[in-house]
Amino acid sequence: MQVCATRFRGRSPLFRSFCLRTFKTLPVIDISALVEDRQDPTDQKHAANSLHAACRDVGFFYVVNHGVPASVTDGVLQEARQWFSLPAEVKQQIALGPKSSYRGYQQLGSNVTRFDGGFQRDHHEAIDLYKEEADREASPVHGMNLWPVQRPAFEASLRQYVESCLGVGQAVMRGVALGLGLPGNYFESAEGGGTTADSSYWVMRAIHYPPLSQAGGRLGEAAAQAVAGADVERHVQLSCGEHTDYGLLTLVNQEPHIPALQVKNAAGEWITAEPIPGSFVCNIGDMLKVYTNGLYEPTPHRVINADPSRSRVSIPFFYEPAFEAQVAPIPALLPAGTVPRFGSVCYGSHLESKVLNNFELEPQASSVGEA
Ligand SMILES: O=C(O)CCC(=O)C(=O)O
Ligand SMILES: [Fe+2]
Repeated sequence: MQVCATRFRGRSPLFRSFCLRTFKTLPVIDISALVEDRQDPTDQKHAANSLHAACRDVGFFYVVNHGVPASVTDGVLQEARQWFSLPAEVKQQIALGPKSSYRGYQQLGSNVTRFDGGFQRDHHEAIDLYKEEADREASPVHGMNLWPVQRPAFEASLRQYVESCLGVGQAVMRGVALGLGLPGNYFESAEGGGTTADSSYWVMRAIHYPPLSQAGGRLGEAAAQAVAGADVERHVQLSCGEHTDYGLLTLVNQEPHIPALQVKNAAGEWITAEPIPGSFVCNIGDMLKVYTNGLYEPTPHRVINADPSRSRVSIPFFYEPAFEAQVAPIPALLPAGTVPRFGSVCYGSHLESKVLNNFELEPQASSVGEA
């Protein structure tokens, strides 16, 4: 601790952030003390301090001892794998589009990653689901989900998974609040945005990543360099292109057999988030950047399934603020006299602007498009 304090004395926050964000591994954090709010405050503070360091210095971390049984996390991945093996015309019965409020199934290549001057189609297929709220004013994303009813067991396991993830999200956010020196229920209070397991406008994606390799099982040259950890041109097709997430907190449940998720450090090196059985890989999104006035930064990440013989399934769950939450820098975190770097953002408007940009749903003419 002393070493760090000396090393950064008199240096700018930017210098500090650069030095610390050259991580080579992702921290693993035991959150058992946060899962039950009645746990020992010393243990809670320990977990909270680890979360604070991870959010500030990495933006990514694993959580373990989160209380969700393996039968739930493994079961939903197995069900997803079964569903994605159904014939295309069956999967299209729940096709996503403007009429379905961007909820439902998107076939391979419909999801895109945009960059200056164009976009690239991501090499995955997915089902997108959101919190369902019947009595809402119109919005492009409000509506009811297209659940994968063709396999009732999948729908049931997804619904159970949502309930479990809402609990984990709430526990982690309790730790994030404590780690910032705020009351544990800060983000649940009206002042902190009112994000509870009931009000969170959660988002969930069940994603199937077929092998990225071309005919003969070989990856393109640039994609192969990316697998080895290189930064590549944005037009190179990946399983999911480089991006950051939009909300508070993402929890990724990934299959154990393929290391595919990569996280970028401040030196431009890509660090693989190796699957750790029994863990969620967590990362922070834009809303925590605003709340902390930039102290926490969402970290860029991407996915590459380089295995020529096997596909990969993951189910990211996004624990988000309430749709109407107005998110702004938290006054108690601003040193006296500091001007906030960000104004107030409506989470729902931010989400809509991102979702409406995520798809190119018409048939594919070529793999690289013009924006
Ligand atoms: O599949 C993964 O491991 C991560 C997916 C992801 O980053 C996302 O959906 O935002
Ligand atoms: Fe992501």
